[in-house]
Amino acid sequence: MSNGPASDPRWRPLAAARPAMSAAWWQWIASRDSLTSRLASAGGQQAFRVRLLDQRLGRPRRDEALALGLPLARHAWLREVALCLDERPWVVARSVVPLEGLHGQRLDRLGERSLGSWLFRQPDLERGPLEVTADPAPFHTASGPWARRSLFRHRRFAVLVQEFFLDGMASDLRLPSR
Ligand SMILES: C=C(O[C@@H]1C=C(C(=O)O)C=C[C@H]1O)C(=O)O
Repeated sequence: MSNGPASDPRWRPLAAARPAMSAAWWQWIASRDSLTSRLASAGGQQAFRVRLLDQRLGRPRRDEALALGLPLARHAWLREVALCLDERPWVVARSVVPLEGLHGQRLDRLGERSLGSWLFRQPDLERGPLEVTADPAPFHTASGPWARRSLFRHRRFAVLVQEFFLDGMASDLRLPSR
């Protein structure tokens, strides 16, 4: 028998995590602009790439459904990517989109283009508060110090974006362990 699904991360408001967070990590975790462009510039000469890990319709985890106000069995559009610098994963991200707001948006065609670069082009984009966890990504084996999530809205379109920052990024950028 397998171990079953990994347990849901325990999310806390950003401010609650601040005392345990170094100033260097705070710069990354508390930023509200596009992570895609921050990573690309932090990587300098290294090539930034979105590696598509999985994209499908499926059931969100319980913590995701609660954050989106979705009934627990309701399917949503799920997308998992690794944000890589020179093929090294720095962040793994999972996005959950309720189907109600999806029509008209051809997100299945995004492929390895960043969801963030599309999102941040929307003039009426709203971003909810950031929440943070030190728990591991339930959908990936790589470990890291921190993860965050927030809800983006653009008209009827909503997406819960969860970003798990990995140890590889910490060592490449010589960031503190937490
Ligand atoms: C929300 C952003 O988009 C990033 C790109 C993603 C993707 O392509 O699936 C997913 C999450 C984010 O890390 C961002 O750049 O800030």
